[in-house]
Amino acid sequence: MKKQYNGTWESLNSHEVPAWYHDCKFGIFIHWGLYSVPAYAPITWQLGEVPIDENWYANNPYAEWYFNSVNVGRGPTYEHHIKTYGIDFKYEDFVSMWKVDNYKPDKWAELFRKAGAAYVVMVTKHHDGFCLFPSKYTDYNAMKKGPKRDLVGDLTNAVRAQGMKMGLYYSGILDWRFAHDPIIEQNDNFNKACPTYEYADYAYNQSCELIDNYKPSVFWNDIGWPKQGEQNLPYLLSHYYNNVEEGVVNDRFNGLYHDFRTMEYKYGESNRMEKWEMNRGMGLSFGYNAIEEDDKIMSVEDTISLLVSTVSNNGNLLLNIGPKADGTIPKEQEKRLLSIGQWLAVNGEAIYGTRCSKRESAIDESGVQIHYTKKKKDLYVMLDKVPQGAFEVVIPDLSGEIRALDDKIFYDFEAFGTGVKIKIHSHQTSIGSIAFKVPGGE
Ligand SMILES: C[C@@H]1N[C@H](CN)[C@@H](O)[C@H](O)[C@@H]1O
Repeated sequence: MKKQYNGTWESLNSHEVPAWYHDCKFGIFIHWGLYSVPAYAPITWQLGEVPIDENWYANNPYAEWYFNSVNVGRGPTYEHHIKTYGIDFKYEDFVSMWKVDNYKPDKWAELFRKAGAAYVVMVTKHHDGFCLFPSKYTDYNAMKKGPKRDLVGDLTNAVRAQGMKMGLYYSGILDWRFAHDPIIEQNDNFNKACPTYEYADYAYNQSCELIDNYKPSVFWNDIGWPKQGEQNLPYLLSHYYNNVEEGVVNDRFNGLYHDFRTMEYKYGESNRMEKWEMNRGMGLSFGYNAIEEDDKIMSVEDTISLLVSTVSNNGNLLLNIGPKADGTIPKEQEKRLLSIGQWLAVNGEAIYGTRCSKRESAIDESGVQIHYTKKKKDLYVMLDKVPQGAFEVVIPDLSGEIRALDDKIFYDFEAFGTGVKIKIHSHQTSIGSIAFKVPGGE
């Protein structure tokens, strides 16, 4: 009998994270919207590297923050806007410029599957308030204006046709169509955010539209929920779980409730005792930034390292892509996704469907990082940040056979004290972390 949730926190607190969210490990985040038209931000810092203060907001590396970066009235994006579009050009003027002639949702979904992703989370309404789905509550949407398509519905169908889970992102507390003051410090996201009951109802109603029309496997709310709507949250989340049986939500509802915690770049905390998700762009931005070229975004090796370290500590990696305004996925992003998929095709057994091992990640005296996962009684050992050429590493407190998942790794192993010494003779032709299986080793 399907469990029913009754609009109370008590009922919600009995919700358990479904197995699919523990098993899937790797997802694709998609930030695509009006901000993809100007596609500009300065290349500055990762979130969490510097204080989130006026300097951050005047030099915001998030291209999807274009409206606010201009609205603050100073800084590189403001100057870029004046120079490129002129002082009288309004953000809404990008609507008529947003043509999605190269939007091929089936091709997107095929690429995400080839990348080894098991779920996708698409931005439906970012802070700028423009909706990528038809909404009864505003005409400021992609069905009525600009693209004249249900961009969310088209991708949802394509992703599910490829056998992946489809999640939706909604900017709950921020909507710059309702609150026009520039955000110049972190508390403004809560204090200057949409302070009306009208907006709280709007966010509630649009969230119900997304739940009812698309049944997203992940309801990914961002930053927070309108204060004036907090008392409605138990109803909204109960409505979500009652209509999306294996649905999950993140931890951005004013700290009131979550299925999983989130980290973003260097901001936030995670602990391996609780399910969490790392989300970040390949570069410093989520929205496409035309000046963030190949040499400015993460290498494939670093992305695989992030995946391995995240998964071995009970997390999922939600890696963002920022399509160009016309729907083209930038070549440098596509190349990385395909390489990650090649690594997962060979080493995915150590990732998908695993759980945290009791063994914690460690760094060998030679600097090699050792990460572990387990699957029933089998242990997986993943060596990362390994040197070029031959090297040796000792895995402590281990015995028995150890088998590389990639047959292009040439190695030997031997008992060494209470552990096993692995001697890697050659690994040049493989990319990223080196994964081993230790049958019965957990
Ligand atoms: C996933 C990211 N979340 C932040 C808020 N922490 C947003 O401000 C950012 O634009 C992006 O959507």
